[in-house]
Order: sequence, then C-alpha cells, then structure tokens
Amino acid sequence: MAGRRVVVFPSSAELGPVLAQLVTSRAEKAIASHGRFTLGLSGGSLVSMLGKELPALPDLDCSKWVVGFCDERLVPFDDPESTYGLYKGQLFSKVNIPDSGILTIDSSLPVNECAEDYTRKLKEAFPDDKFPVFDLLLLGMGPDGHTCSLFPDHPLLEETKKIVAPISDSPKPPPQRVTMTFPVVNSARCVAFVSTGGSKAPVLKEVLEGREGPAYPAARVVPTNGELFWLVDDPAASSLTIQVERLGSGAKL
Ligand SMILES: O=C(O)[C@H](O)[C@@H](O)[C@H](O)[C@H](O)COP(=O)(O)O
Repeated sequence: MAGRRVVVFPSSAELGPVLAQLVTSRAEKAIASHGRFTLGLSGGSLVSMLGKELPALPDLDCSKWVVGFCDERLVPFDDPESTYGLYKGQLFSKVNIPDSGILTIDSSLPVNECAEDYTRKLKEAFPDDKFPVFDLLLLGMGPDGHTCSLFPDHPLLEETKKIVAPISDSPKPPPQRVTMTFPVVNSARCVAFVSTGGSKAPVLKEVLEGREGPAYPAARVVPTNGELFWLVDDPAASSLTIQVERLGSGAKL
C-alpha cells in the first residue's frame, strides 16, 4: 500500500470540495497516463455530496470517464433504493459522462445472473486486467463496519476469485444486491472512504485503530499498490487517538 492518510475536516461542508478535488486530480492523472478515468461509486451520503460538488466545478469534463458501482441494490432503476437511479437524478443528469461510460447492472435479472452480467461488463471494460484496476473507488462505511455490500461475518469476505458477487441475504435492506469483491477493491490505484457523523465514531475507531476479534470489512480495504484515504469529519473522528491530518475546504489531496 502507498500509505494510509486519515484526513479530518471540521464538517462535511469542508470535506465535500476536497473530495471533488481528489476526484478531478485523479481523473487528470489517469487521463494523462492511460486516456480514461475509471471511477467506482458507492451509495449512501456520497450520492448527494458528489451531486452537489462535481457539477459546481467550472470546466468539468467527464467525457473520458468510465463509471461503475462498488455495489448496487437489485431493484428497478426508478425505485428510490436504486443507487444508479439516485446518481442519475443527482449527478449523471448534470455532467457529461457518456451513457456508454456508465456501467449499470441489469436489474431485470435474478441476483446470480445479475452478478454474472455485471462481471461480464467489467471484464469488457477492463480487458487487460485479471481483476479490474479502477483509478479511484469511493466507499462508504456503515455503522456495522460494512463497505460495498461486504457485511461483517459474511462468507463473501473470503471471496478470492470472483470480480462481482451476488448477495441475497444482506442484513441491510434491500436483501438482494451485487457487490465488488475485496480482490477488486484492493486492486484499485486509489480508494477513498468518506465517513461523516457521530454515529460512525465507535466503528471508525475500531476500524482505524484495530480491534479484538475479526477485522471489520472496512478494515480489510488495504489496496495492494494503491493509495488509501479516509476522509472524515470531526464528529466521526471524535474517538480517534491515532495521528490524523486536519484540513479545510481548500486542501488538495
Ligand atoms: O448500500 C447501502 O445500503 C448503503 O449505500 C450503505 O452501504 C452506505 O453506503 C453506508 O451505510 C454508508 O452510509 P453513509 O454514506 O450515509 O455514511
């Protein structure tokens, strides 16, 4: 790993612009080196944060972006639970990512076939990689320490072969989802968690400072050759005792 950076902001209002700067700086770097920018998105509060910050950037050009989903809920796109549907309304409708660059699940398929179909789409988008190497993955963490749809104590945590796995017993509804696996997450060039709010403080401490017993899913995100950022706000960081970086909205990562 290129080193973990835990960066604390006074609030999500200061965190948002720095997240947008991270996205655009990694996009510029990726496009300069290999002609496109591959980005994996997660749901939760990231949707509204990216929907607010990215379209507000002057001269944002997403014509060379390829966007996938770190996990997706198996519901129709017009269901309020659909991560794609939320991003469509809040981000994709406002920026110029080509439709062909948005890799969506086929929500009409049963969950196993849906995961196979999404695996095929990712393989087509990353023909040279054993596991897709995304330029940037944006992740959230639930209060139970889950990330993507990789939940504590679930057999999927041990998956080593699949790119995308189905899950039909998600402890958080909706129960049927597809998710990237750890081999894909940990192959990324850069992974950034965004975690805000006081409800995350206890689990954030255990994830970042270690705990007794099995590691939380979020703690198993350790990119083999990539960067790892934890972008958090003061309430989420309130129990941490490790050294952190404290930055404001003008910072560059
Ligand atoms: O798939 C889901 O059910 C949610 O998207 C979930 O995984 C969310 O991303 C995390 O709970 C973090 O949530 P916040 O971003 O709101 O902290």
